Amino acid sequence: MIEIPDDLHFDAVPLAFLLGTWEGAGVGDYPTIEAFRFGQQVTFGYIANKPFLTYTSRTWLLDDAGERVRPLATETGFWRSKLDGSVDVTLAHPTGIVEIWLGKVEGPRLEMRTDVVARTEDAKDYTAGHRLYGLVKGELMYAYDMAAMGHPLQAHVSAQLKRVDAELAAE
Ligand code: HEM
Repeated sequence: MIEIPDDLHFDAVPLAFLLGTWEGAGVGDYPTIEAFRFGQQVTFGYIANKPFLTYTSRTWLLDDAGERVRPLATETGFWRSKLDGSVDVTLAHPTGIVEIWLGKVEGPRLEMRTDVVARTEDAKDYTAGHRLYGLVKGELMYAYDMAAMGHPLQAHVSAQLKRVDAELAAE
């Protein structure tokens, strides 16, 4: 486990297990597309004494050798918690989608669902999401289910990430 930084706002403490930069790989699928493998880099940061974490994720399509072929999805936003474990997250996607997520963090496990999804005129037909994050033996695992393209909530991507930085300092 990481040490909780002294200048991390107390409201953000339940999310502290996410802090840092993580890298790894995952798999993706959906009824309307071909299955794929991707690489991912995720960074959770914080600003001294502010009650939220900053968040950015970048992904790349991987070939069979595990080499990056081209960028895939990226997303960015803010993660907020309260000491009772309630969580809300705002996320923006370059595909014309913004979301508000509501959930609960219990120890190193976080489950959340979309409360609100808004889309631009040309965004894909995406209506809801569910995400589960968990720290298992020091690795960050997550699974993301989505309802999209007329299909009910089901698996889209999941990944397993290792922490790659040692230093945790306010941005
Ligand atoms: C690790 C994160 C993600 C990766 C690597 C990923 C990758 C992909 C890939 C490769 C496709 C198929 C080809 C394409 O349209 O580019 C796809 C389709 C799609 N993804 Fe994702 N995605 C991710 C996260 C998301 C998120 C967060 C959303 C919603 C906010 C989303 C919504 C969709 C939709 C709606 C489709 C379209 C399916 C279709 O056109 O039939 N994806 N994704």
